Amino acid sequence: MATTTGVNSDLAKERNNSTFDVEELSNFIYRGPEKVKRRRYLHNLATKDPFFRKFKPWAFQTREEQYEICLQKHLYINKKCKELNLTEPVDKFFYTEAAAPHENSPIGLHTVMFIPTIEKQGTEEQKKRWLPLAESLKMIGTYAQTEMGHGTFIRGLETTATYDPRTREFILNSPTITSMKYWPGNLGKTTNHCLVMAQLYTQGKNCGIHMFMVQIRDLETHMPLAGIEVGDIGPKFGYGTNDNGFLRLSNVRIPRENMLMRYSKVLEDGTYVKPPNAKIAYGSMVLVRAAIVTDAARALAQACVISIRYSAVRRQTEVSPGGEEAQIIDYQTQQYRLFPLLATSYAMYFAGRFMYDFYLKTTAEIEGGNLDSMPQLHAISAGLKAFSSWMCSAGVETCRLCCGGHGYSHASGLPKIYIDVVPGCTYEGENNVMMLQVARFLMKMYGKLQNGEALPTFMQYMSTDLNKKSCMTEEVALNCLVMAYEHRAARMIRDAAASMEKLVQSGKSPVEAWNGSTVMLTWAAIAHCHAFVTKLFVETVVKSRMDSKVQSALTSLCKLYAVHGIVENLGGFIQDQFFDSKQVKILQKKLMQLLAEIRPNAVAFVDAFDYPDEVLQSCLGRYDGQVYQALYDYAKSSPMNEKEVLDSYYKYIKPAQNGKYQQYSKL
Ligand SMILES: CCCCCCCC/C=C\CCCCCCCCCCCCC/C=C/C(=O)SCCNC(=O)CCNC(=O)[C@H](O)C(C)(C)COP(=O)(O)OP(=O)(O)OC[C@H]1O[C@@H](n2cnc3c(N)ncnc32)[C@H](O)[C@@H]1OP(=O)(O)O
Ligand SMILES: Cc1cc2nc3c(=O)[nH]c(=O)nc-3n(C[C@H](O)[C@H](O)[C@H](O)COP(=O)(O)OP(=O)(O)OC[C@H]3O[C@@H](n4cnc5c(N)ncnc54)[C@H](O)[C@@H]3O)c2cc1C
Repeated sequence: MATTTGVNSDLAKERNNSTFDVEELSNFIYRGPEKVKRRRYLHNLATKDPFFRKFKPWAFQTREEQYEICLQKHLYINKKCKELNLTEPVDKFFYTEAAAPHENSPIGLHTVMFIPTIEKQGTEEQKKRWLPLAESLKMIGTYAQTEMGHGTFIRGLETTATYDPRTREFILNSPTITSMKYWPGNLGKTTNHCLVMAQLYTQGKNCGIHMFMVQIRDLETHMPLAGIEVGDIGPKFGYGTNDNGFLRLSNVRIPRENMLMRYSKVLEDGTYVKPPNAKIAYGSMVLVRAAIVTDAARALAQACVISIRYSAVRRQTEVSPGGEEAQIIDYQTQQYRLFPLLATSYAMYFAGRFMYDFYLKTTAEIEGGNLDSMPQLHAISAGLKAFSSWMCSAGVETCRLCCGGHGYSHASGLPKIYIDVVPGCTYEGENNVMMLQVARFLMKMYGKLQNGEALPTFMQYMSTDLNKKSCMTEEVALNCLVMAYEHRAARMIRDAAASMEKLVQSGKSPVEAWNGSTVMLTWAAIAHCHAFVTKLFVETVVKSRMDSKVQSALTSLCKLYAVHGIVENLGGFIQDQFFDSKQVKILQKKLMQLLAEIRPNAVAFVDAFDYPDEVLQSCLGRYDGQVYQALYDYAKSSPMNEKEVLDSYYKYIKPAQNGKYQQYSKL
């Protein structure tokens, strides 16, 4: 029988049975005890602040309330960050995730893209002019790139910015319905400025897409300015807190100085000066792609906390007649669905950590004038963004399904996490399109390999001998697992290249050959990302210094990640007999062993993520496991239960019971 106070006894037992100290693992995840302390301090500041607790729960809010409440929270967060002098992005991230969990900010684009774009693409003079205004929220901006007709193919954007040398102004226009900006976050009702991506025309020539600062609303009245039509695009799958917007521009004139001119320029007479690399203007997308990796990992980690704690508490079905009902976490099928996701959440955390460091290092080089690593940064950020958002979105949904009926309720907290993470598959570059960008990079690398040129370290696996067979033995060594992933990726890259070559030889143009091979190219890109993430996980557990018990447990989890990925994608690993059937059996057996090995540590693994209940906002994922009382309280708090008898009873049910349907004929 479940108790209704204190920590649920099953959960308490789980915690006693783990083989390692949870605190040690938290220290490892968050890079040391000091950082764990800091994170807790920031979480506490938010969760203990009565301001954030004064609102009704998100799921009970109307769309308009979602927007308004979230806006209040984020403006307050902004104020508090200033008061508390939280300037580091990591500090702001932790404070915010606890203050407004999975509630997408109505000023988020201002922080995540508008300010960074000014910082990275603006001249010193532009930064001096705009950043103080943006910091004080006098200017609230967004990143307006996507149009109704074009999101992916940005060279195809239709918005025009035509330079008029007589007045030294640009004239902005949305010439067609499809050219209307559509989707930018915060655009509909919140922002008074936006960075508009538009086709630049000067001296009668099209110079490609560039960024322009456009004021769209009056700074006092907030009314749209002349030539501006702007509004909210309406309800979406999620993101109700966010006023994604539309924008139509009709002969809007802005001064020449409003084009972001750090790299490209239009001189007073209209002469165009090219940037050192045209893709440097895509830098803000790269920044957010890099951030999405950590964001996706966080979503899956939280979903795992909820579903694994709940699985330890939930009992269902007598295993033997008349016996005690089993904890659902003891069902092998439940373990098979959840533990690989637990492993994936760790893999993605480490990938996010890597991505963040790599982004900072590479952008510092770019800022210093060395653009050599831009293609690598683009390929890695596009690949990890797509791979992580796919894996984590699908994983969150599986976690939800693993919670049975209660997973379908907002009380579980899982739907909110899902609708927050899943647009990551679409925004900042639709995932299939991003994978094709990775494939393009891989094909270039393949060409280099064929020409005997040097490859960057992370691509050197491509030179592996594809006739070699796996070294896998009963021990299932980590290095053999990494080799398997690299072998599969190398073979798929070669196969995709061969497919294109064959099509070209049959008379197709290179473009036709590319289009005829995009499925194989995507397979290759996914296999490459899978290998990259697996290797990173293995290197993290093998090479990092950590407590020995933590290392042993984490090694099992890492092995599970790798073995499960092979078993689930077996075709790609046995296509060229890399594994023989004996080795496949070894892997399948190992997978079951690993599930059993991880079982005693499952709760400890999720506890180590150290998410307070206030952040999880889940009746099922509570630290104390008192899920049933919490569900009951949640149901009772539903606004539907405020009245015992609803007005609709008198208006509709009662008349229907009496055979009266006149109220419908009035419509
Ligand atoms: C362990 C835990 C640690 C915890 C620590 C926590 C710390 C965390 C701290 C901070 C984290 C913060 C987390 C915050 C979370 C925030 C996440 C959520 C934010 C939500 C907000 C999202 C809002 C959404 C906004 C948007 O969607 S904006 C619009 C985005 N649009 C797109 O992405 C469009 C996609 N399309 C394109 O990018 C391009 O059209 C294209 C597909 C790349 C093609 O471009 P095109 O110019 O046509 O290319 P080509 O001419 O064909 O040339 C190809 C050529 O160019 C190269 N290329 C392309 N892009 C780039 C690039 N970006 N950089 C470099 N090079 C590039 C490409 O490689 C080709 O090169 P080659 O010719 O050489 O082959
Ligand atoms: C919640 C949310 C917030 C957003 N915020 C912003 C924002 O702040 N600012 C902004 O500018 N934009 C924003 N966007 C827009 C977003 O960036 C685009 O939706 C995204 O880039 C995808 O473009 P699209 O919608 O045109 O899709 P499409 O390109 O039309 O994609 C539709 C399908 O076509 C396929 N496809 C397209 N091109 C190719 C190709 N070359 N090869 C193979 N397949 C292809 C795709 O894979 C996809 O399956 C947001 C979107 C969402 C959902």
